Amino acid sequence: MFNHLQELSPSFYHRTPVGQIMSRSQSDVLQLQETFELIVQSFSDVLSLLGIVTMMLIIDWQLALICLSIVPPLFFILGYWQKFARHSFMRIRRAIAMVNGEYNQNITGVRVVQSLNRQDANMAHFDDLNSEHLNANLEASRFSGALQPIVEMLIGIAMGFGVVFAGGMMAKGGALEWGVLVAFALYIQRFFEPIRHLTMQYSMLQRAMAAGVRIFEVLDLKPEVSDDPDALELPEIQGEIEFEDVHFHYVPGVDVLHDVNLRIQPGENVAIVGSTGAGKSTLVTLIARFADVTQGRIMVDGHDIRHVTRRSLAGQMSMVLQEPYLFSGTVADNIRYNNEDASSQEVVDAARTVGAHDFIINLENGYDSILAERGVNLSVGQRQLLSFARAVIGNPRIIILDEATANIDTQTELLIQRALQRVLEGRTSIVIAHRLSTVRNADKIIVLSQGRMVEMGTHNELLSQGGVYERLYAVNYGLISEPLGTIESNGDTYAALPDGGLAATPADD
Ligand SMILES: Nc1ncnc2c1ncn2[C@@H]1O[C@H](COP(=O)(O)OP(=O)(O)OP(=O)(O)O)[C@@H](O)[C@H]1O
Repeated sequence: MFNHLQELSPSFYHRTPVGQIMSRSQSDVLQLQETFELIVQSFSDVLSLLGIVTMMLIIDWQLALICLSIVPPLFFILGYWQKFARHSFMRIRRAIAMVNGEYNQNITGVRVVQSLNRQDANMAHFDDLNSEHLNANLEASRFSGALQPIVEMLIGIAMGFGVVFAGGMMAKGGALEWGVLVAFALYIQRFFEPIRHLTMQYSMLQRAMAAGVRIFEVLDLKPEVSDDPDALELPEIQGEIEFEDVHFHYVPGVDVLHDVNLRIQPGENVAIVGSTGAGKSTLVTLIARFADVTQGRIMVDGHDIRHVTRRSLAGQMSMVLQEPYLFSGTVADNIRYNNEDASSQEVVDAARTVGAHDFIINLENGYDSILAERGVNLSVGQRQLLSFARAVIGNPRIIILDEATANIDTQTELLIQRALQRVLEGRTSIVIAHRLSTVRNADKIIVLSQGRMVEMGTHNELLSQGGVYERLYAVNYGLISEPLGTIESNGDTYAALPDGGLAATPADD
């Protein structure tokens, strides 16, 4: 399950809350585990049942058949019961997943919960989910509870009608010895013991099956991006990236990227700018093949990235996300995350390269300091420096970076700027740029607006064009307060939006 979850595409995680995934991985797996215990227990019950039936048939087959005539109705009732009970057991699994999902969400976001004073509202919602869980359990208990009396009733009929009445009549008529009848009564009591057990286990098995169904629902999911059967290993690359007529959508019919054509030379530093929702993150995640283009192709050093293995592609690029995720463990472990074989010296070198060494040695235990989950015991800037070190230790040819927009102090900003220059040096880099200096220093700036590349050039070229970039630049860096009217770009006129973006299509008038 863990292995499979690690392979699934980001889109699965976009639509499935973490708590619900955890619920399937833990609570459902635990429930399924009972199946295996049940199988072992059932084995001895089935064996004794077979032994007893054989003995009964040997002693008196006619009386044995009369007593066993309750078995077909028992199966019929179990089949009928199972239809309803299963629905009820599934309801429990879904309800507990909702409870776990809500629980996880509120604990992870506890700071926001407290700052927005949502505790009471959240508790009320959590109560509702718990009530649903309780009701689902009550319903399932009623089903399980109903089964036992039904079985007991059938046993009573077999004892009363089979042994006492039919057996008594046979003994009275001399067709059966009284001693055999007594032996039969004892066997039949032992015969029903495993039947009782098996029906109870059947009920538990049904619960476990409901959990099993949910586990296989996940295991059966195919990663949206998987290696082509003939995929090649990507040889060592120079770092050239080419987008050819690339279109992409998350939801069919709603293109997020339209007709992107772009060539990035090895070693080139490219900045992507554009208003929020323009498609910047989408564009860069396509290079790392988190999803496949819906039209066109992306080439790295002339290889269509769909025809090479994901591991060989990912092994030659690093991605630094806007909110770097650090893992619990030591500082060194986190830097080594991209290259577990890296020596201590290489870890220090990587940290020096990005300018993280100084703050690390000032931590209580230097490189052996333990980080909390997500690195929350470090400042945002420090976390980012560590994520840079983690990226460069693998010595990737391509580096993709989503610059943090978080408010960091000028000192840290300077530190990060310097680190950034060293990180990008000599590699092909694509930076979703928010900082002035990154944009200015880039070899090429790409302006995205509503999924279209509307401009491309250096800072000075784009400024002198007086188009979208100039406007965006002025708005983003406070040179003007509000864009107005329309903007000319590549011969088209676009309506300028209040957030600094542009309308998707050229304005008619
Ligand atoms: N998983 C998703 N499912 C559906 N639509 C998505 C998904 N992720 C992004 N989008 C949509 O795709 C468009 C582009 O999003 P993207 O994150 O690439 O923008 P962006 O330019 O990086 O924005 P920002 O600067 O705010 O991070 C947006 O309209 C967004 O709503």
